Amino acid sequence: MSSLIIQGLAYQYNGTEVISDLDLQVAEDEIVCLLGASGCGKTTILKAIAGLIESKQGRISINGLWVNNETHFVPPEQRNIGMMFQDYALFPHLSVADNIAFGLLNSSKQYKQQRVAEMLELVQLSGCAKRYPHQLSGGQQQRVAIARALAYKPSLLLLDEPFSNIDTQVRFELIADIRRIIKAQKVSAVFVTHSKEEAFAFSDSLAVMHQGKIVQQGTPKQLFTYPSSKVVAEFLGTGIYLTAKVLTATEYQTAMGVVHSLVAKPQSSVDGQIYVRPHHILLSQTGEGTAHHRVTVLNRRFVGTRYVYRVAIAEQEIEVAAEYDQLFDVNQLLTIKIMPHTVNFFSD
Ligand SMILES: Nc1ncnc2c1ncn2[C@@H]1O[C@H](COP(=O)(O)OP(=O)(O)OP(=O)(O)O)[C@@H](O)[C@H]1O
Repeated sequence: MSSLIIQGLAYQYNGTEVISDLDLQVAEDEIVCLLGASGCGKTTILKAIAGLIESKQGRISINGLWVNNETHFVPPEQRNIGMMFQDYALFPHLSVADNIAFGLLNSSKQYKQQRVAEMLELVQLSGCAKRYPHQLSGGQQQRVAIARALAYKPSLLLLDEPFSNIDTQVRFELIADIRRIIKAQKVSAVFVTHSKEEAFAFSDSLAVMHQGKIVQQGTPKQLFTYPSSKVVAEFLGTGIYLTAKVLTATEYQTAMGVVHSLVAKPQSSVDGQIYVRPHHILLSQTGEGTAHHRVTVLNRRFVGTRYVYRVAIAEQEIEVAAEYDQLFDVNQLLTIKIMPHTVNFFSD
């Protein structure tokens, strides 16, 4: 059974549609990430799932029960949903233990104590029960927030950019930790971010949003390797477009010669563009190849582990990264090669 089903959801703010005809499914124990640019409607979807807004179009089911459809609207407090937001949202005047116990209002004192101890152990903060939020680091506060959200065993967890206020140094450690905690509790989750790095690290499945719709859903690797549109290809990583003509199911004619695809894909159209990621492009000074493969270095940038070269080829300027130990000069003539890879072709 799916933990969450959204079918044909639409939502307007003051007559302006921000979500339209949106479908989403989250399987049991699955973490799905809604990924998309600022303003595309991610938080609005979380609000609709939580019941903070009521949609008049479409339906939402949580654990097999319709919570928002043509005839039904279940209020937020009856949806059994845990939430975690970017600004921690802990109660400053309550201790860590009392923050975690907050959602257990109707439980016995003994159960509360037992559950708080379990949660503190799970988030590795057993020694901090009596501290107050201001006595914790940002990462520790987020651990308390997840403990509080999970303490009353929610059917579904909603996370809205929970890592954006965390220092980049410790962010990915915290992401791995919170993922482990959620998986240990076997709870399904919807996670919202505009960072693809966070999405890759945290989720089982990605749903890329654009202009109020989900344009593609799949595992991070599926979406990265087989983006169904330019929007998804660009959102998941940098690259360059090359004008291309389809020759066969595995060969594409470009200004840099024939590019070979490792996966055969018959195309319905002949003219279009291929999207090439930097790690599929090789620069060298071998001087091999025809004119198609010669480029001139326009400038060079050091980016820490690599150099990025801006090169000119066939009236196009592109950026290509090269390993640290390969140093080329401005105006140097180089050979460029696009390595065989799974080619993404988009027709005109
Ligand atoms: N209460 C509101 N009244 C009117 N418009 C709103 C309201 N809340 C959000 N919007 C608009 O709806 C659109 C979607 O907003 P939403 O907050 O869902 O986007 P988001 O993808 O979560 O953005 P971000 O990544 O910046 O948080 C935006 O254009 C926003 O300006």
